[in-house]
Amino acid sequence: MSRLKIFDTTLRDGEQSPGVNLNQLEKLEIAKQLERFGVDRMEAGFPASSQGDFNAVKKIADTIQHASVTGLARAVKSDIDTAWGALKGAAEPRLHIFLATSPIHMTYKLKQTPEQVMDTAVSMVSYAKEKFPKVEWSAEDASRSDWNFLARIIEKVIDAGADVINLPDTVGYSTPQEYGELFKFVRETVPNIDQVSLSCHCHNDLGMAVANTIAAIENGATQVEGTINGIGERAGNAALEEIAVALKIRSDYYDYSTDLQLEEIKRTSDLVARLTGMNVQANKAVTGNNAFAHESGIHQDGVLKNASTYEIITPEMVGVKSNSLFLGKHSGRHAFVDKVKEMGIELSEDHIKEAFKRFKELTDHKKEVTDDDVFTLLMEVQTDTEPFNKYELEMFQVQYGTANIPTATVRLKNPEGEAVQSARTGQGSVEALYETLDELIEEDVQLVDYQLSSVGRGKDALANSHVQLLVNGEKVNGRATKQDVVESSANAFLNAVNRYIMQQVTFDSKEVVK
Ligand SMILES: CC(=O)SCCNC(=O)CCNC(=O)[C@H](O)C(C)(C)COP(=O)(O)OP(=O)(O)OC[C@H]1O[C@@H](n2cnc3c(N)ncnc32)[C@H](O)[C@@H]1OP(=O)(O)O
Ligand SMILES: CC(C)C(=O)C(=O)O
Ligand SMILES: [Mn+2]
Repeated sequence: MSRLKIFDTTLRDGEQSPGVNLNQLEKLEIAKQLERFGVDRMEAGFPASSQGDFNAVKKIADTIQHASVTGLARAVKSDIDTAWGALKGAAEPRLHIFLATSPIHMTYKLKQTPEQVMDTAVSMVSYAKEKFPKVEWSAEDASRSDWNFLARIIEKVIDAGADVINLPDTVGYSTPQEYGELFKFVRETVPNIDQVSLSCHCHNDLGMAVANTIAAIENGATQVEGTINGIGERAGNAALEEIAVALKIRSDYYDYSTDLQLEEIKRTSDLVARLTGMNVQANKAVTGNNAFAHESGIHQDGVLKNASTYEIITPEMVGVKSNSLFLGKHSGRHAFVDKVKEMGIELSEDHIKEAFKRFKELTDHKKEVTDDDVFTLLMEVQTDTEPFNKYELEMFQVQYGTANIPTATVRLKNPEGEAVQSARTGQGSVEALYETLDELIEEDVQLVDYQLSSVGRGKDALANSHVQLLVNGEKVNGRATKQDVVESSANAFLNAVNRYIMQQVTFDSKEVVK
């Protein structure tokens, strides 16, 4: 049985999903869960793209011990130097350099001849190898490249020191047979190909990312790239959990193994969905809510007689708990801690203590506490209990109705410990409140996104607010759950600003992106 290496790029290509922006804390939470999931390599970001990404990659590189942490770089020296600054502390630092090889990309985007591209690829890989023990080189848009040119450039890049060659189907254009043939061709044509790992990286524009990945594996790929829940640029990347389960369930047909812990799938998928805000569609394979639900009578009859009639994957295999504990007024600390673990979140003893206290307060208002409630509560606790100087809401009042202009009055304690107060108007209650908060907060704040949802039903329902802000040019998310819509909105806004301040205090690296 051949062992495949798993390269997760949720934190880089996954984060390129439109609308997704993870801050440093969120990236670190996901990285720790990816380590538990058992990925061999994780791409933590693109260090040269922003100071925030540099800091996040550095923190992940310094923390993760059981996976090789990598970062992306263009084939330019400054990107490589910056990536080294972020990655040099990793247990096994790795660099991922890409350069496009297709006629379309070389002509219109890079404006370079194939020979120039070849020279750049070779010189940048050998430059990277002066610092990094492991270097992966990607022929961006490989699937639309000339195969003979690909074979020539790959041979030279291997001679320059590359350890992994990746052949991405960058725009999701390939079909399984064609992509498989490309791998077969490269294996048979490039004389030194056996010196390196051969990697596949598929996008889902035509819905074939997982099928293409399997075709590559069958034709000589030894490393598989993908993301959790298949998130990523445009229609996304190949979903790693789908590939892993397909290889396992069809082990009668495929002879490949991975080190992935399949029972961590559900937890990893939920964490990524919650932190990115990209919900998993109900009918998605492996991780969708309906993946194990049987609706029609004939199917239910079959499953009752013998589950294997209609069930090829058991929920337990991917970590879906059939006996998840109901959390409510009468739940104790053990059940609560079990839920926190189930969510893949690591909290200190002090955080757990505070979270449990808040959970109990919540049960006074709400009969059933959902996973989303617990998640929001944990995120709030993480920020509120950290010992850094933050903004605290001391009092607010909003007056609005059909006959007057909505006006908010807010008093905050600022990070210097002073009470500051102001009043502003707006088109609606939340706008008036946010205008006032903006006035009181010293940082430069812009609202990017605001979402309000109700959690629970009827009188019991709580207001769950999720805001995305640009604080001093960096995107941060904030969440809050309160019974009142306006109070919840105010708290989510402050939660985002405080998360920004917290990451400046706890994460900021002295080294900067050049
Ligand atoms: C297929 C993929 O997923 S590739 C990864 C894509 N991810 C991202 O782009 C996210 C992060 N990107 C960023 O933050 C920015 O694009 C940056 C910081 C990297 C660069 O920003 P800018 O300097 O403003 O350049 P911009 O993005 O507008 O243009 C890209 C430039 O890089 C060049 N370039 C593109 N790919 C490469 C490469 N692999 N190697 C070298 N240069 C490249 C382009 O030709 C263009 O150069 P030009 O300015 O001489 O025309
Ligand atoms: C950076 C490269 C590997 C990429 O994401 C792609 O080509 O899709
Ligand atoms: Mn990609």
